[in-house]
Amino acid sequence: MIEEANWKPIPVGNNLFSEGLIGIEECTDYTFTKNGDIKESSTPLKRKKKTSNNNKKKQKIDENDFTLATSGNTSNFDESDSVINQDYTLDAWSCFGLPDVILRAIGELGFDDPTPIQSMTLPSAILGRRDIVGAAETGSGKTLAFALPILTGILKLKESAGSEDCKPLYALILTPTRELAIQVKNHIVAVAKYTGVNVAVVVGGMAVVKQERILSKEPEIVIATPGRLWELIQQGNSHLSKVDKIKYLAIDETDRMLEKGHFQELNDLLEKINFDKNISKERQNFVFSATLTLVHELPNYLKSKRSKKIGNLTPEQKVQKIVKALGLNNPKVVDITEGKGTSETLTESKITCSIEEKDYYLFYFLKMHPGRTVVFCNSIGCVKRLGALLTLLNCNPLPLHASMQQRQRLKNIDRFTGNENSILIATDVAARGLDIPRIDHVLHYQTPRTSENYVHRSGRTARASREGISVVFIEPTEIPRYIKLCRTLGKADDMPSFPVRENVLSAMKKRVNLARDIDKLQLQVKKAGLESGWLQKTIEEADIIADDFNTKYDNKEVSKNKKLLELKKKQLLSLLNMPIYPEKFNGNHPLFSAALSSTTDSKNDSAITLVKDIAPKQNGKKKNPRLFKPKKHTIIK
Ligand SMILES: Nc1ncnc2c1ncn2[C@@H]1O[C@H](COP(=O)(O)OP(=O)(O)OP(=O)(O)O)[C@@H](O)[C@H]1O
Repeated sequence: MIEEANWKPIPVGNNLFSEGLIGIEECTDYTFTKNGDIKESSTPLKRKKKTSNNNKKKQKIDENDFTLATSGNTSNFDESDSVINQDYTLDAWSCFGLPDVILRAIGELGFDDPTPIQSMTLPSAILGRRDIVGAAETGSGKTLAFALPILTGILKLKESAGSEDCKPLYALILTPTRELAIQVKNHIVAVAKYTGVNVAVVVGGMAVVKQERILSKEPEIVIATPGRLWELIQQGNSHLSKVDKIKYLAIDETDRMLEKGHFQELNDLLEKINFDKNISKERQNFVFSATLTLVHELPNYLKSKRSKKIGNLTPEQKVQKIVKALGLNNPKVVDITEGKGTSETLTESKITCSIEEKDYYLFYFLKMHPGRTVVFCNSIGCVKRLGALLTLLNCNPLPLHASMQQRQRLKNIDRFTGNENSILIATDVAARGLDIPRIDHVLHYQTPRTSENYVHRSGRTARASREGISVVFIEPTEIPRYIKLCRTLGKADDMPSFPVRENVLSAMKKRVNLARDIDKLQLQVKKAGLESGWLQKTIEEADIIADDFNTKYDNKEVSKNKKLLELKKKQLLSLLNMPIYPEKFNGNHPLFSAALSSTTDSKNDSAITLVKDIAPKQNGKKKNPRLFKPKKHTIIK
């Protein structure tokens, strides 16, 4: 809620004054009550309407997610349904100039107050019509910070345009991943419910014909990934050919999109939409990310050269580079990340171990701390290996990576969202923007390659003021990367070590080792089967007699492996069916009696509180990450 504001007049053409306009002022500076607290009101507050069914409705993720979403029609909007009559307390939103049809949807979503990034950008964006560069922590509501001004602007434009035969493409929203594009669409559709504005998604992995059909309905807002969008533009899609006349452009996760060599199509696209300077000057632009202003320290060897040309890029310089690259016009820059980008409600921790031990610690964490968990890996190969291992260990992991079919990717996200004890094993394709409610844990099975990835991965939990925990697994070769990320994020102290019970861990080891053996044997048997099948086929096709075929491929070795495989599978199954009691367990320890039973009601109470309990003790012997020389992982005896 804005407490004080400075207003500056904006020059407008004389012809507007003749139409009765007194003047327009831009809100240039303002203070707001922290966390958007509402000030005492003289009128009693109305009962707050709880989150609507709409919000609770299970999101259907299938082909329909790609289809054109037509929100309700404004003309059907009955004034008797107005915001006031709906009993919502939306006082905190009232100063932004949002139309009633949008306020009504915000009320139904249960968003009583704007988030800080929304409070700080909406006045300049809606009332001042300024370009916005916004950096705020993960899960802080950046999507609505650009979606609301875009929707408000489109409603005004539609009002003045009247009915035209050919509907304009008003806004383009670009995201780095398909899942994020679909999610942004769902988010916008929810707030555009009563506006009559049409929203469509254009992403790879979907039939081009189908996308052309959607675009033939001329949606006012298109949300897209750059690759597929550019492909359709080049094919001459008539609705997308209007892209150089859009009135609004939002680039979500901008720092990622502008990374060198990441999206060549984005450069081509920007060239096209900035081609006519007069038109592009009229466009309002939105640039958002949690890591927009995150800068990296130079390595020591470069610093020591004392070259004037080489210096640390400041956050301001980084923003300037983005502003220049995108051709923004005197943007309002709002950065509330304090140089880190992670949420205040995030608890951070680490596990240091050898590379071989990572699987033990991972299985330990998943078993001891049930909850909705994302395990991030640095490669598709790692996701596949962990997927196979955890499947053998009955953890039912759901993989997510770029070489999966789009339909399967969405299905796995849907399953993950629908089960509060599910495990998603993902590459960084899931790191940015995904807003899955109530993710309890983020595990970095491999230390992320960049600090940005750490921030975004960790940001899948602890969203919208909820608590969450992120644990980085570090093996010796990953230590330099860990130190760099601590430095970049300005961490004065080393992260606390995640507390682990050694006797439980050794019980886990047996199961993991057995599962690893089975995985290896399965691969051998499968490989032998494939080779034998291939040879058999070749022999048959060539119509030749191969005497030693059977001796080579159906030999004792293969059948021995098959028998061993069956035996080990049985062993593992019986081990997994047994409760994991620590060695010398007397059954009295409260943690074990709760966490080791097959029920999951001790959920999450442990992971966050365990670290919070132990962090002050570890901080007593503060270790600066720069000097950090981790030994074996800290173990609780
Ligand atoms: N004013 C609000 N009040 C309550 N919840 C909100 C509000 N605005 C947005 N949200 C919810 O907060 C969650 C996070 O929002 P959003 O996905 O926009 O975050 P973000 O800042 O873009 O995160 P990221 O950087 O990870 O992409 C969403 O579930 C959204 O519905």
